[in-house]
Amino acid sequence: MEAVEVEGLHAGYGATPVLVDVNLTVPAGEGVCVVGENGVGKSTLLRCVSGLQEIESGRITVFGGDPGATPEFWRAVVTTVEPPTWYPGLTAREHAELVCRAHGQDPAEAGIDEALERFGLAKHADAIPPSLSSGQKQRLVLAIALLRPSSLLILDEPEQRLDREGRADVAGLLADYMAGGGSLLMASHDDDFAIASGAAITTMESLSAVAG
Ligand SMILES: Nc1ncnc2c1ncn2[C@@H]1O[C@H](COP(=O)(O)OP(=O)(O)OP(=O)(O)O)[C@@H](O)[C@H]1O
Repeated sequence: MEAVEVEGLHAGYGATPVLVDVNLTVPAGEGVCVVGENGVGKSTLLRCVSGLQEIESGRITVFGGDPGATPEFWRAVVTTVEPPTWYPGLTAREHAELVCRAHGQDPAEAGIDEALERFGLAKHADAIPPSLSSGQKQRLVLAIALLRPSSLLILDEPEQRLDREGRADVAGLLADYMAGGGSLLMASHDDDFAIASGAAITTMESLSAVAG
């Protein structure tokens, strides 16, 4: 079964079409990185595949089912398309614990401290996320995304705000995720990052009969 199949997708905002006859396949256990200039519709496509935006016509399936509407979907899929929401007064570690608990993991055994260490956040584990820098917040989002069990990551510009070392680390972790059977759909402006992750690069234009 494919992780993601998009056929003849049309979507936009009001009367403005953004996605026009878009077709895309992400095979299970593989990664696709969509590239293209600002405003070409990458985030819109990721929002549609995440079930966060209504489509006008066409068909999207994620592991054979409709995106977004079921607990099964949200158990299988992690998406960072929406900006993160932080719970007031909960520390970085407590956010990780909360996500682990929600997904049936014992926080004591989920490797939270190792994950925070891997993302350079060990010293910030007891800070509340709003007090972190923008790059540290992005590291926390990705650390938590990779900590909980999932089958598909939908990541919008995961390299954003990361320093060079952080980009290399995250690309390596995404490669590991796919080596372990996970699937990846992401948008990026960094071809080197995408190549390092092992995702296949495709332009937005190539997915569509008419883009923009
Ligand atoms: N909430 C919205 N309401 C109206 N128009 C929107 C909305 N979000 C995006 N758009 C428009 O849809 C088009 C595609 O935007 P989208 O964010 O999908 O592009 P993108 O390829 O992800 O861009 P970037 O590389 O800048 O992240 C743009 O022209 C944008 O102005």
